[in-house]
Formats: sequence, C-alpha cells, structure tokens
Amino acid sequence: MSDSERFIEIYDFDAGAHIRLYSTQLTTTAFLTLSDTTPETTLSARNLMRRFGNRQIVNDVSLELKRGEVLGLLGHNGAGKSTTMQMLTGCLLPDSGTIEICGIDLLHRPLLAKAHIGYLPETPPLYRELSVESYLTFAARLRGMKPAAVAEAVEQATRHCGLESVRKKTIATLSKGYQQRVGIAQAVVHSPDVIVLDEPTVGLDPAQIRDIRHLIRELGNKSSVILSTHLLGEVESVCDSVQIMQHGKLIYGDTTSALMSYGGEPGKLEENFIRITEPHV
Ligand SMILES: Nc1ncnc2c1ncn2[C@@H]1O[C@H](COP(=O)(O)OP(=O)(O)OP(=O)(O)O)[C@@H](O)[C@H]1O
Repeated sequence: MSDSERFIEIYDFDAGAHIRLYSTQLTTTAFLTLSDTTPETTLSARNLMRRFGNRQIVNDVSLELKRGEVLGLLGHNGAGKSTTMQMLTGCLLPDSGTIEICGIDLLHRPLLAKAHIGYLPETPPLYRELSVESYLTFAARLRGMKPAAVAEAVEQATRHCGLESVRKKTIATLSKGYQQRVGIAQAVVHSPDVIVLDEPTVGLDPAQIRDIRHLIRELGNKSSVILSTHLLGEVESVCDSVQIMQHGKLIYGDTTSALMSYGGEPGKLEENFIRITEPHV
C-alpha cells in the first residue's frame, strides 16, 4: 500500500458519520494522536461460552455496544446475565469466545482493557470501614489513575453520584441506597468507556431509583452502559436497546421501542417480554 493510500477512519460525532483521513493529509503527530481516538464500538463480544460443571451456563453469546448506548440485559432468574457480565468485565474467563474493549483484546491484554471498564457487580465491592472519599480514592488508584488526577476524579464521581453530603462518612454507616451510589461511583471514577451495572437499582426506594436512572442516562451519553435488570420500567426509561437471555442464549435483541411494539402490541413491554420468553403460554 502506498503512502497516499494509507488512512485512518474516525467517527465524527458532529457529522454523525465515519470520515477517512488519509496519511498525506496528516502530520506524524496528528496521525498518532488520531490513532488514539476511541472507536465507536466500545465493546464487542463474540461467541462466548461458559460451563459450570456439566451445565452450559452461557451459550454462544455475541453482543456489541456503541458509544452513547445504554443496553438492557433481560432474562429470568438464572438465565446467565451475571455470568455474562462477569466475563465482559474480565472477572471470569470464558471457556471460549473473544471480547474486545475499545478494540483491545480483554483476554490477552486484561490490564489495558480493564482500564476502560467500570463494573458494579450484584453485590457492590465496598470496603465498609473506609470513608466514601478514601474508598473512591483507593478505587481510582486501583484503576491505575495518575496520582495527580485522582482528587479531581473523586470529586467528580462524588458530585455525579450525589454523595457530597456523605463523603466523609464511613461506608458501613450509610443506607443501602447510598451504598449503592458508592458502588456506582467506584465503577465510574476513572471515566471508563464501558460501564457494566448488574441490577443497579435493586433494593432502592423510588426516589433513589429515579436518581440512579437519571445518573445512568447521563453516563450513557458519554460512555456505553450495559445493565441487567428485572424491572421493565427501568428498561423503558433508560435503555436504548435490549437483549433478552434465556437458558444462557440471547433469544431477542432490538431497540427498546421495537420491543415495546413487538407483535403489534404497542407500549406493552411486560406482555411482550413474556410472549418472547414464554411463547407457548
Ligand atoms: N460459580 C458458579 N458455580 C456454579 N454455578 C453457577 C456459578 N455462578 C452461577 N452459576 C449458575 O449459573 C446459572 C446462571 O446464573 P447467573 O447468576 O448468571 O444468572 P442471572 O441471569 O444473573 O440470574 P439472576 O437474575 O437471578 O441474578 C445459575 O443456574 C447459577 O446457579
């Protein structure tokens, strides 16, 4: 390939399209800088398989996440949602399949890839004896943030998650809702490109649920979010798209509005979900 044929393709958010920049148009510095621009696809998982003992828990799961997208992962208890999320975040190895985070192979370059991921597991990984501020500082350092950037990042996450009034408090003394907020704050403190939230609003009161959903929507404007939930109202209010999982397989994937009008039943999310997961009932 000649020099004049070499190009990089970047996504121009203003134009809403991919554009090509040919190497002849760029200085070396510009070329290197532009090579660092984040690709539009932030997560790409292909053919994930995982067994526990002789049970196939995740079976040939492939999914893709775009920047600015909030994806809801739905399914009955035991469908395999948490197991899938554990694999997407590098906490559990798949038996086979590939995962790329911002173009980085998660299985081969885990440290580099994980720097782009924020994860709130089903049980938030809190150090209950630390204050909110100390814990978030610790979480930011753990994610490899440079010491000089940590204070500002903690400040931002504290503000973003509505934790200003409890920043000096010991986590163990906080209500469940506030502990959940701390769990989300640790997942976003390093401004990750991909945010994975396992049932983020479980056990919260209605006002806290409203706040957390608002926060998720905000996070989804800049990053990509994948969340699991049993609350279909949550899907309707925050998710752009949905994937439904059953017995370890993805059985349906589309936009939230398509699910809402599935089978010509506009607005009936719950009924449509049941029609997809229990077609013979
Ligand atoms: N470490 C493990 N060892 C053995 N089996 C496991 C393990 N983790 C999960 N499982 C099994 O895998 C299946 C899927 O579990 P998973 O937690 O992924 O489902 P889920 O869709 O997240 O369910 P829920 O909505 O109830 O949280 C379940 O039958 C569970 O018992």
